[in-house]
Amino acid sequence: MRIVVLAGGIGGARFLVGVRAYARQVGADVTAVVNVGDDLYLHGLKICPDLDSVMYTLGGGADPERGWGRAGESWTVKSELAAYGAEPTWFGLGDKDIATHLVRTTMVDAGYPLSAVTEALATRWQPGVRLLPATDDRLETHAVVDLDGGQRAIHFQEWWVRYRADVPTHRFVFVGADTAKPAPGVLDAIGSADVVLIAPSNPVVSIAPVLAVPGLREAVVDGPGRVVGVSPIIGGAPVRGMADRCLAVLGVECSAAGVGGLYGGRSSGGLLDGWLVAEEDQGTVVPEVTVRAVPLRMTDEAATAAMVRAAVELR
Ligand SMILES: O=c1nc2n(C[C@H](O)[C@H](O)[C@H](O)CO)c3cc(O)ccc3cc-2c(=O)[nH]1
Repeated sequence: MRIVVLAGGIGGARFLVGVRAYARQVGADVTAVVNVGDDLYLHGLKICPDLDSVMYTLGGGADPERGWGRAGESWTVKSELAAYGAEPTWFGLGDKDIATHLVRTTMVDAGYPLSAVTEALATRWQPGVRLLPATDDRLETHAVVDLDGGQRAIHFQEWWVRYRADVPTHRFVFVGADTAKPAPGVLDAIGSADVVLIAPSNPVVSIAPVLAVPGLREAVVDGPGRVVGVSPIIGGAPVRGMADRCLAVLGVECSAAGVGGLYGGRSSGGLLDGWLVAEEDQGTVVPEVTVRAVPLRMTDEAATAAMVRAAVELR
């Protein structure tokens, strides 16, 4: 069996731990297509938060409390940068994490595409799934906000980390999406998938930028695999993160039904054949989509693998 997972953020990383466990049980092959909209250049370094969250989490090196960055991290470079007054001070890079960004940036500057760099970094972490960026091209999520008396577009990380999504926001723009191409391997993986899982990631700023890569959404919708999404919203609240604030920008209700409706039914121009929701959301209806309610908390690997099994077997 071939499984493709569209993923981003910490929810995506934790879900993939369960996908990998399920895949080992049934002998499946897994490709994760990961959001790059959060990526940024800082202090001359190329930082890929979602690829790194997935890589570190699957590789056993992620900080379990923060969810991002490395376990056992130290912050010497961060405090040295602060001593120079180097901006921005609202985004911190740990010392161990910086080594990843140095290797990545050196390879990108030498001309390697992000997909090849990601594969090289993953040889250290052995994530057990194939990690692909959605695109090798620069695609950045920006938020159009009211700031300092005017309307401005700011990078997603500034919106998320600096302003904690608490600034009047009009819309999100995926800069570069028009001309981005799916990374090598992405369309082939989707085109031969038995099932495409949409991780319980933020639908607005993790999954939407993946689907914004021209040809990617079409490959999923027209592909051979069943498309099953897992709700990131339980009982009307995000499991973690700020999906509620992101959904509000789009005017979408923060509920399992709201997000299911945002993705839409595949037979009516949307994405989904199936939608897995939490037991708390039993009774959720998404037109023309098969909805099932199961325990949906990713408390440990076994619980997450059971969710994945339910998603794969959803008919
Ligand atoms: O809240 C924060 N999140 C930080 N994050 C997490 C990141 O902003 C978001 O959680 C993701 O982009 C959303 O998926 C980092 C992730 C990295 O890979 C590298 C550095 C950071 C730094 C911060 C930070 O200073 N504050």
